[in-house]
Amino acid sequence: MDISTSDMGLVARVENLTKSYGTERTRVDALRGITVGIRRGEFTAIMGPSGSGKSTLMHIMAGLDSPSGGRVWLGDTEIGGMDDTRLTLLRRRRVGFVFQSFNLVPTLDVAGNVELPFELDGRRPSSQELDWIAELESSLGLVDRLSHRPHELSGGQQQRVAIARALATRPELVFADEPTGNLDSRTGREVLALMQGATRQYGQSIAMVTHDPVAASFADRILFLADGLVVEDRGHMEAAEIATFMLTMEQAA
Ligand SMILES: Nc1ncnc2c1ncn2[C@@H]1O[C@H](COP(=O)(O)OP(=O)(O)OP(=O)(O)O)[C@@H](O)[C@H]1O
Repeated sequence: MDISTSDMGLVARVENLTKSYGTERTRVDALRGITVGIRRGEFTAIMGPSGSGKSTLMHIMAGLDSPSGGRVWLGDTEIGGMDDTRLTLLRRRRVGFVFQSFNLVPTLDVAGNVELPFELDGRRPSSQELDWIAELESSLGLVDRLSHRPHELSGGQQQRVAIARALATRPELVFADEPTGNLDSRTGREVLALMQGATRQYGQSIAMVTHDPVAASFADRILFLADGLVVEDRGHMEAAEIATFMLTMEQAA
């Protein structure tokens, strides 16, 4: 019998996960048998050289791409073989996303963007959920921008809206893909501190793909990928230590 993912304190898990692209002659093995769990209530960074499989791993864990082999769970739900309709529903209800390019809806104001996940789910937020949204908007410094459109906001403000939107439904897991890639370093640090705060204050589980040692230094745990495998699983590290480690990995490759 399988041990349930939540019994292990995990919010997501992959087992012997493989992913190959292309046909026999052009085949690329992006993931070559990964077994790893994302722990509940932690901010986990996924790092590794370009092409090591970070985005592929994140996309499969988030139900955006399908595995070639192995098993994938979100919470206690096995999602590896799910059809697109069920995956779409699951993503909508149980996962949040923060992307490098913010991905806000340009025609909606800030309040409309934050409430979009409810709209997409065909319902209005409950009064409890509205209280939560108001708390998020306040702690993310968005209260005096609620009727602004994305183009009227700075990059940092847009990313804060995306974070509020990702947290609004209290998803089991938030996936962040290079969330500070389009921000200057000071604004990037502010955004990372807010994400770290969501984990510390609200117990939000976050998995973040990044190249940036400074971004990864905000995480509680760092998974290092190389050539489609997890090669190191570390706790918190300082940025300089991460940068040195990455350099050693690249030299070894
Ligand atoms: N749709 C695709 N078709 C073919 N090959 C792909 C596809 N997506 C990814 N790959 C290949 O799979 C490997 C892993 O790619 P992936 O994007 O997961 O790496 P990454 O670590 O996220 O890289 P980066 O840091 O550059 O974004 C790479 O060799 C890449 O070229």
